[in-house]
Order: sequence, then C-alpha cells, then structure tokens
Amino acid sequence: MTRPLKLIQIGAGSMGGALLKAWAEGDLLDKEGSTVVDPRPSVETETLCQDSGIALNPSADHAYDVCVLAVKPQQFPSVLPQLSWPSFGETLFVSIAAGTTADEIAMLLKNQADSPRVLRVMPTLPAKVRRGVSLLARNPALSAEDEQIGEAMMRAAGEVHWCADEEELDRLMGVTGCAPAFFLRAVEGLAKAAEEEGTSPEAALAMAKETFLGTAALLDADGRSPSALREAVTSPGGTTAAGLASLEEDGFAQSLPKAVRAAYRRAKELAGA
Ligand SMILES: NC(=O)C1=CN([C@@H]2O[C@H](COP(=O)(O)OP(=O)(O)OC[C@H]3O[C@@H](n4cnc5c(N)ncnc54)[C@H](OP(=O)(O)O)[C@@H]3O)[C@@H](O)[C@H]2O)C=CC1
Ligand SMILES: O=C(O)[C@@H]1CCC=N1
Repeated sequence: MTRPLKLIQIGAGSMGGALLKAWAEGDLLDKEGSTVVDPRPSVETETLCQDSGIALNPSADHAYDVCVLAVKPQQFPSVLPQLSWPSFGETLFVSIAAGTTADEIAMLLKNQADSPRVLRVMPTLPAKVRRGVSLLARNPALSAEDEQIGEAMMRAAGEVHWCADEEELDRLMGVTGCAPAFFLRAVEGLAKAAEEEGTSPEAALAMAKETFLGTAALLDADGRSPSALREAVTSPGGTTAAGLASLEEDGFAQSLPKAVRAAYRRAKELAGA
C-alpha cells in the first residue's frame, strides 16, 4: 500500500474518535480527501477535523478507498441502509462493531455497493495514544490488498493480531476490546479502598492510577513475565500473599475468563441485533 487513503468514517464517538485521532496524526490518510460523518460530533472531533483538513459532515460526494463503520451495533440496521454516498463502488468497508457479522453488514449495504467487501476489526480504546491492540478477522471475500490496507490502518493505532475468522475475533474481544474497562475497574476498586481507609478521593485516585501505570511500565521494560513479576512483589508469608489469597477466595482466577466468555455471549446476541 503506497498511496494515502481516502477514508470516510461513519460515527466518531468514543472508539471512532480514538481511531480518527491516531489516523489524523499519522501519514496514512489523504486528509483533504477524507470525511467524517456524525450527526452530533464532539468538540474534540470538530477541532481535529478543522486542524487536519478532514471534512466533517460535508454534502459533497467523493470516492473513498475505505469506509469505517463506527456506530453502535444496535444502530447498524437503521444507519447502514441510509448511507447516501453513491461512490462506494470499490470501497473496502471496515467495521469495528462488536458482534455484527460481515455477512450481516454486507446485507445491510446491498443498496450501497455490489458485493461489498467487509473487514471486521476489534480495536481497543488505547488506540487513541497509538497503544491499541486490534484483532482483525480473515475473510475469504477480502483481497490481499484489502488485508494490507486493514493491517496498515490498525498498525497506525498500535499492535495487530489476525484471527483465523470472525468466530475467533468474537471469542477474543473480551481479552482486548473490553479489557481496558476491566483494568480500569481494578483502578477504581483500589482507589475506593484507599478512600475507605480515609484518603481523600484525589489522593486515592492518584495512588491507584500511578501504581497501575508504574506496573504497566515495569511489565513493558523489565522482560520478566507477569507471573515472575507478581512473585517479585509477593514476599513469602507477607502482605501481598494475604491480599492475593483473599482475591482467590473471592474467585479471582475464574472471574476474568468468565468475563471474557460473557463478552463473547453478548457479541453473539448483538449479531443480528
Ligand atoms: N468503546 C470502545 O472501547 C470500543 C467500541 N467498539 C465498537 O465501536 C463502535 C462504536 O462504539 P462507541 O464509540 O463506544 O460508541 P459511541 O456511541 O461513543 O459512538 C457512536 C457514534 O456514532 C454516532 N452516530 C449515531 N448515528 C449516526 C449516524 N446515522 N451517522 C453517523 N454517526 C452516527 C453517535 O452519535 P450519538 O451519540 O449522537 O448517537 C456516536 O457519536 C461500536 O460498534 C462498538 O462495538 C469496538 C471496540 C472498543
Ligand atoms: O462494550 C462494547 O460492546 C464495545 C466493544 C468492545 C469494547 N466496547
């Protein structure tokens, strides 16, 4: 892939806005030839479009290399058939939605394009700072160039992992797409614990957040596995061992696999929503 991409993005909310920021900051896009559509764009999106030259809610039509579908899965049945850009002939559709399958999307787009090619991607919110992890699902309907384009887009926002198919993507989305919320829930929980011990809310959040960030930085820099680093924190017969034992008593070992399976079940429910 050598040429900058002309992109149209439908939806620039939480995740769409994060990806847009990563793409606008790099050299992946032909920004003057790209467009964002969102009926109520955030101030951040308005500013980003103004600064980068990306068009926001224009009335004029262009031809686009890629159309990113970034509305909620529940909005797909109403939004996709209404897309009114007639220049979708050769466009690759990239969906970031949980659950909704490539076949369902192609059906919803049947009035917009003949045999639409759909790549399903599951990004993560840290894409906003180019530290995302994106799952991409192989699809026999895609060409090698489609795969290259999809991979280049998601690499501009962090790491990529190709899944053999959509089923694998749905099974793994809890480990990637949802997991930032799981980690952040742990930060919230630790901050609450500090508050319960009499610390001010600001100091409680600061210590929980910095401990989380420091641990992530250590994991990144140190070279040891998470298990080895956990053991390095856990002095034999000490306080961490007591805390970990309490977590295990509460079923901690099972709770994350259970959460990943709950996300998968919800993805299946959202397919066809
Ligand atoms: N949030 C995340 O971390 C992740 C989300 N995803 C996927 O990303 C997608 C978007 O999720 P998220 O960003 O969280 O949701 P948001 O609700 O934040 O974003 C959706 C955006 O689409 C806008 N929108 C609604 N109708 C239209 C329309 N007709 N045309 C254009 N834009 C429209 C919404 O506007 P309004 O709010 O005014 O309705 C909103 O700004 C989902 O499919 C989700 O599964 C995937 C991975 C991670
Ligand atoms: O909650 C959701 O459904 C989306 C997909 C993964 C993260 N957020």
